[in-house]
Amino acid sequence: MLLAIESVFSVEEALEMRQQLAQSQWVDGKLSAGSQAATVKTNQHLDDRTELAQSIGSRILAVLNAHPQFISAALPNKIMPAKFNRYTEGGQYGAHVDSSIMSLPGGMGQMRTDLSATLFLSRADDYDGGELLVETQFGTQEVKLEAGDLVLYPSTSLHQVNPVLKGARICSVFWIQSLVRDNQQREILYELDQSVQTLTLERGQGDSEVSRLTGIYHNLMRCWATT
Ligand SMILES: O=C(O)CCC(=O)C(=O)O
Ligand SMILES: [Fe+2]
Repeated sequence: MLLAIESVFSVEEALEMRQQLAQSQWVDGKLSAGSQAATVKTNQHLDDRTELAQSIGSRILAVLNAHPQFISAALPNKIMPAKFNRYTEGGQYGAHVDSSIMSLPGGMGQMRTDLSATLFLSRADDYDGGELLVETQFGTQEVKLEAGDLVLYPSTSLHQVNPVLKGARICSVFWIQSLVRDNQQREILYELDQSVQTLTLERGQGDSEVSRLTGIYHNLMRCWATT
């Protein structure tokens, strides 16, 4: 499932973060890529250890950890602190699959990447090109979202960022190890949870069918989740 979540931040909030990031020290993106990805990457990234990267990264993760749709879709167990990419004229990221295992900073161990996410921090009409292309079972999906919107897709997907022809594309990227590793099982849980949420609003929490479906959701989670 490729899922766009709109307005995780307002356009104004996203542009404020973009503005702060624009003034920081950007370095060659090849330094953060695995050996295969390094051959296809011509973007820049922000040194994760800077105070600004850490404070904006924490702000993003705090909002996501309290975002019902993100939680429902990703079922996060571990989240890699946000990284920041900048693509200026000619910058691109050729076709690659993200590394399967990543090291968490500060000696916090390793994580498996189940989901990849891009949070757009530039306005869509601030740059030409720069579409994120994700190969899915239904063909290649092209994603170019407004500042503050987020896209979530399986880390198993081959993906690329088209060359930016004009302007600058700044975004935050991060990875999630999900409680439910299997993409199909996670999608079923997401669909069920969305229905339960809608029915709860219509019928109230005390409704017996809502209670039964909520029970089914949790029992499926018990079957499929690993912590
Ligand atoms: O810039 C993006 O939207 C995706 C970047 C990406 O694929 C990566 O950093 O691995
Ligand atoms: Fe990637």
